[in-house]
Amino acid sequence: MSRTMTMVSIGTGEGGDAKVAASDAARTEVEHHPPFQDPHHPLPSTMNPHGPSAPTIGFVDDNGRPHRASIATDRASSTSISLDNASIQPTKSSGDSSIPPKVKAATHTPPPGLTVIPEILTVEEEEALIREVDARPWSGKGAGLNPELRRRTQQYGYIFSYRLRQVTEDLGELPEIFKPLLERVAHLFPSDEPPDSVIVNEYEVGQGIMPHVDSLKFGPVVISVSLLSPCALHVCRVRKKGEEAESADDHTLALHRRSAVVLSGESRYGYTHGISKDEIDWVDEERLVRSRRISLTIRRIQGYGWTVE
Ligand SMILES: O=C(O)CCC(=O)C(=O)O
Ligand SMILES: [Fe+2]
Repeated sequence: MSRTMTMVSIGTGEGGDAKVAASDAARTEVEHHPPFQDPHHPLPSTMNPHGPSAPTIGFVDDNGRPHRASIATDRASSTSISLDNASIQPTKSSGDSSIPPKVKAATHTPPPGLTVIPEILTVEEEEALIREVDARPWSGKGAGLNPELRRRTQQYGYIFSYRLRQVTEDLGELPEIFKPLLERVAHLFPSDEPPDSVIVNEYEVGQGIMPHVDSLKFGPVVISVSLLSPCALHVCRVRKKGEEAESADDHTLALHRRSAVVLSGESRYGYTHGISKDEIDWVDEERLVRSRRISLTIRRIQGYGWTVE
């Protein structure tokens, strides 16, 4: 089997742009942050760098191919990743995009703690949000904050630096435009920890986000709202090194425009989530054709990695 060059994103990957080039022959050093241990939401041992054995993660490479990476957490300051390409299976078997590709078995039921809420926004609300965000300045692609990002983003509530992998600025109250949506999802957060951060991500056709677990600097609930385009979300259980893959570990879920995906509990901490760069996704027999997609990532920062004095 030929050895592919692969981009890996891990750990804080809320951007998925903090990539590390790796070949499967190499062990690659990536930045590691000690996890915040929330007593109410303890990390599973597979995510705990102090735990007994190393986890593996599943991720999709630039060609949309699924891979496994095993993570050795044998140093305090960094996490080593070695790629195990033995389990590579192409997601596409033919050039005809109207025919579902042969894919590695993935279930289409959500993992524990993950909920998809359809139509969380009306068509008019979606339109208004797009108009509003498009009238505001974008960062990324060489501009603004986080210029290193390949996709464009906007940040509200707090600035999270993808390079430093930490919150660098408190921007104050969230803009009015998000308020109706935030009120609608507030009950999904702990009552004393309402969401205080929104990141707007723009994906052009051909862009995705590497499989990652959101930074532990965010709280126990992560919500992503899809605007304009559907896509498939790949959710993979983080496995201990050597642990056998089980068919129930990999989940591929359809995210339709105006829907929200809620990651909490196990799916928040014990699973990676990512979006391939494919232009067409298949979820079961459903064909999802991508166009420009905007997502709103809604989270809580205060009290986790960042406390306002
Ligand atoms: O675009 C999405 O739905 C996912 C975004 C995401 O995973 C993140 O911002 O951490
Ligand atoms: Fe994420």
